[in-house]
Amino acid sequence: MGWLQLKRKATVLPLHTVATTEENCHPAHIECVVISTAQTLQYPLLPEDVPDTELPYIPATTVLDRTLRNGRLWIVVDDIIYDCTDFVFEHPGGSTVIKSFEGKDCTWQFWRFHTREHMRDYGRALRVGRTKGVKNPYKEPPRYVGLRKMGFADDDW
Ligand code: HEM
Repeated sequence: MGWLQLKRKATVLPLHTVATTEENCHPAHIECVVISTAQTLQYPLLPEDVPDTELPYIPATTVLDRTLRNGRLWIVVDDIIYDCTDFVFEHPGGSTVIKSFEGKDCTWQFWRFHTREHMRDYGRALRVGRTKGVKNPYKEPPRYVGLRKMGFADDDW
């Protein structure tokens, strides 16, 4: 699993404030959120009862661009953007793995290590928006195929 050995040094700024301006908003996306200058972020970032489908749409170009997202550490799972800027320091799986997916999709990797309950209890409060077209840098390896099904396990072990 090449992505687990990733040694790329992430340049994550430990920003606790954001300075988003109207210019950062893509005019094609009317739902684009504007956060007022130097606002301290509080978790949950958006009310947890807002369904994923009603989260503000943030274009992939914003997710990919570090400046447009104000240096925030965003990752994408199932087309939902999670702000891990602060959470990364508390992540039980360590900070390196999250930093290595900054501005990227990591859906299949995420679901290899977490359950829906993990997402509900820890991830939901980190949601900042929904997006489309953010790429996962690694192709998902084929999943385990039962040996029995393939006819390689004739004996009864
Ligand atoms: C929304 C972002 C994330 C949240 C809320 C989150 C949450 C968690 C939680 C709650 C645990 C502890 C699980 C347990 O106690 O059983 C955990 C462990 C872990 N996470 Fe994450 N995680 C996030 C992102 C990621 C990403 C992007 C990766 C890698 C692709 C990752 C890899 C891991 C690993 C390797 C562990 C340790 C698993 C183990 O010890 O068995 N996490 N995470």
